[in-house]
Amino acid sequence: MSPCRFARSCPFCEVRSLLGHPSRSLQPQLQQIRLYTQVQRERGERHGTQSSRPGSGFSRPSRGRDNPRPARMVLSDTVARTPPSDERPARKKPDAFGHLNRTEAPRGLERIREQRETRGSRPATGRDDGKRRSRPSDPFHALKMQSSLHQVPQSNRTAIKRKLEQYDSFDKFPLLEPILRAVNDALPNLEYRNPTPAQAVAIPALLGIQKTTRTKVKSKKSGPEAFLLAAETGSGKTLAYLLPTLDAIKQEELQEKDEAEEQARKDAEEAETKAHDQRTDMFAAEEPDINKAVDPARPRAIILVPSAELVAQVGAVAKSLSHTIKFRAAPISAKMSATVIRNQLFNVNGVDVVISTPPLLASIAESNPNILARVTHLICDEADSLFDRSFKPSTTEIIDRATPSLKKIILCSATIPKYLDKYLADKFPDMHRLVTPNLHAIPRRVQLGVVDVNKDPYHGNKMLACADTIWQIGKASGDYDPAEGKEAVPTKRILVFVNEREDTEEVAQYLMKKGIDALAFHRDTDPSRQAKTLASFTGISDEKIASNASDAPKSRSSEPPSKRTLPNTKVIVTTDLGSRGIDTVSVRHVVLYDVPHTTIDFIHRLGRTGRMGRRGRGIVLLGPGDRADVVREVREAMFRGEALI
Ligand SMILES: Nc1ncnc2c1ncn2[C@@H]1O[C@H](COP(=O)(O)OP(=O)(O)OP(=O)(O)O)[C@@H](O)[C@H]1O
Repeated sequence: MSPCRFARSCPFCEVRSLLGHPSRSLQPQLQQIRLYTQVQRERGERHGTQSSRPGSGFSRPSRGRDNPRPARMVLSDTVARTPPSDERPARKKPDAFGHLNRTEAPRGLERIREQRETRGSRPATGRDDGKRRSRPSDPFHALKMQSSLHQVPQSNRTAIKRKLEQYDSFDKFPLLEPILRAVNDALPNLEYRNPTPAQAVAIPALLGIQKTTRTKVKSKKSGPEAFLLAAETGSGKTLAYLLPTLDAIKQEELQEKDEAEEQARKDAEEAETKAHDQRTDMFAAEEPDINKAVDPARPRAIILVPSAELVAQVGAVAKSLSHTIKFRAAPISAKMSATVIRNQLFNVNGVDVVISTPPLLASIAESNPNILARVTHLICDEADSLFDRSFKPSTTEIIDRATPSLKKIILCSATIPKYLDKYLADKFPDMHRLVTPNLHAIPRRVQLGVVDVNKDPYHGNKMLACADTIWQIGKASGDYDPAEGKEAVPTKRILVFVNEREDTEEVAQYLMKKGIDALAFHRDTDPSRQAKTLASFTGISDEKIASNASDAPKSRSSEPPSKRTLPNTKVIVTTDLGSRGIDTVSVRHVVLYDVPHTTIDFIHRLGRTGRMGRRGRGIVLLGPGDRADVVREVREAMFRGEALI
């Protein structure tokens, strides 16, 4: 027998040793143990409670009346059985000092914290160090500080989505036949020509064939019917307001023609009955021949836009439609000479649609009030800009002057700031609101990357980070674009946005030093150079692009040309001026040199890429002092396809 490790203290060894070496003095005790074991066995047999472990030598005592005395030591027969999972371990008694020196939070505490946060109470500490991640139910923590956009309820967006499904082709709109034909002229080289959500929402409402969401307050004011078209960037708003407006102009013309014919027939009948009266005939001969359709400087529609570049862009769309629809469009801007403006407005053949910036048209209307006397449709494109501090006086002046003849006023914008919403609710309480389901959301096909300028190799040098980012884009091979069914254009066009106008020149000069073909685009840029560069960003005409290609950076910079130049890449460094409305279809990359001040700027700047189903990429340069939390929230919202606030 091997010696037990408990040696003398082990009770079994003690018993064995007693049995092995019986001594006289221990005989009575041994006899007692033997007797006790025997009695227990007999009792067990009598009550049918055999030991659970046969041969173990130990029996379970019965708890019956015959044996009220419990056994002193009983082994468990369930030691090997694992407890079922739902069996809870016994609770430890709370200890007065039990909460001290813990390294993990108790399970219950986590649950309580979650419940408190859902109820909206402050966190336990009452502090927020800026690193706390926001909860999924409240994704905009940093953006809440500068929340500037009007919120559209999700239920409204879902309801609109359902309505849009019925307009899957332009033929479904009750537009005049020449207008339907002209759509093809306005959208050349495009296989996909179905109405966009903005067009499906706006065209039926502007034609008066579909009910719209009106502001709840019903005013007693009489005046023009007001519409607000709010749709995301690059969603075809220009055609959405132009097609119904031109349709109304043509309908009016047809009506006037019918009325004129009717009048002429009546006059002829009258003249016949009074043929004997020589004097009547004489007066008739003296009456001047008035053609109402030809009315110089008295347009039927006015389109207001915030910049000369947009005047040219919208003017080009209107001209492309005019060949088939037969109407006269006059785009005028301060960049044109006085003679050109006069020729456009006072054309002997008349004018139907004038496209202008508000300050220019307001100044013309001051000296020629009649110019607004016949206007039935007034459109304010980029309405949030036209009602901001700089344009508001001239915009409202034009609206006031045109109101007597106005039938419809249409305001368009990709962003509805809170101040505009409030102003419109006061000024046009009965306004129809035409909103697309994805308003204020940056499409998922636009990705947003972040370059941390504080890290290696830039060490806080934003200009270097910008140049390096552009070089990387320029050198990368073209991506496959599913919208075009081919590789993206080999010449890459990149827009760089800065917050301050002064920075445009500085950044452009630096990029040129680094061998990048860059141009600063602001109000004072040389117009001819500006127009050429912009044409290559907006137009798709190969000739235009080729002519721009010959515009080497050598002609743009006074700096000595860099030995190392980046081929096939063009860059425009601009401010908000370049972010409003300009249809930069061929732009795949937008660099946000500065973090935009508001979500409105984020939407417009990133809206220059990924237009009309194309893919795009935005890159934010995050420098010292920039709001990383704001960028993170915008990025997360873009990933989820959610509207910004
Ligand atoms: N139904 C359509 N199908 C295909 N392309 C279209 C359609 N309608 C418009 N487009 C094209 O989409 C591009 C963007 O149009 P537009 O400039 O009107 O957008 P927008 O909504 O005014 O943008 P922003 O808000 O940036 O001013 C244009 O190049 C236009 O030719």
